[in-house]
Amino acid sequence: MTQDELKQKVAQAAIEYVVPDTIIGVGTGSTANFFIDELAKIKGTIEGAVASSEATAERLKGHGIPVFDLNSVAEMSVYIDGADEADPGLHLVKGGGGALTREKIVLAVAKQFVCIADDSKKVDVLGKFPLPVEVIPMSRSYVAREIVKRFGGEPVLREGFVTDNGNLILDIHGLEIVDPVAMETELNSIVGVVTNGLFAARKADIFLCGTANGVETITAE
Ligand SMILES: O=C[C@H](O)[C@H](O)[C@H](O)COP(=O)(O)O
Repeated sequence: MTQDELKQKVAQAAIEYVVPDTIIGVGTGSTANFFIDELAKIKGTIEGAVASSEATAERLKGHGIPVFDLNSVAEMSVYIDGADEADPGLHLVKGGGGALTREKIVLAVAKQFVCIADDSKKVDVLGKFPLPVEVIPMSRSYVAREIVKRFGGEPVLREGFVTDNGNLILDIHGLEIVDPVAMETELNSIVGVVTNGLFAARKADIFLCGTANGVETITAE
């Protein structure tokens, strides 16, 4: 099976977690796009969705799915999104597409987090995928120096990329993230950091992992 076929399988499996008559949170990226296309088939059963990026909002609207402003939504039943890496505790690295901050905000309002990804995203220890950090533009050099001082690794500016919030991304290469919760907290304490791509303090509740043998439903170890 191709990677896209695996993504489609997990997107289909995620439909089971969509709670009828509620508003749901929708992530960003190629796997989330497959999910949006599946969601379109049952759009009449939900009230609507909150999008974690402009791209996702456009795709949802393109399918005629009502998109709500998060400020008018107090509660979401579920947040469904992909990931760049998932460890056995279901801590994630996200933000390969640069949507990490809005993803984290939308997730914060949702009751349950269902992560969907193909099995190439499963790792024992996070950090092989460069960890994205969204920074206020004027702080980028300072934040990069602080990262090297505190954690090592090599922060690299994502060239030519601006987030939906008008900020920049530093991708930290060469980290071995043994304590994801501690690193998430400490990175966020650096002045100028908006947020980082570790979803550890709030992690996935369920990981629907696409494998050649079917969709595996994983809960945290
Ligand atoms: O900013 C992007 C998101 O965090 C995505 O969920 C993540 O990069 C995974 O994307 P994909 O499903 O395209 O591999």
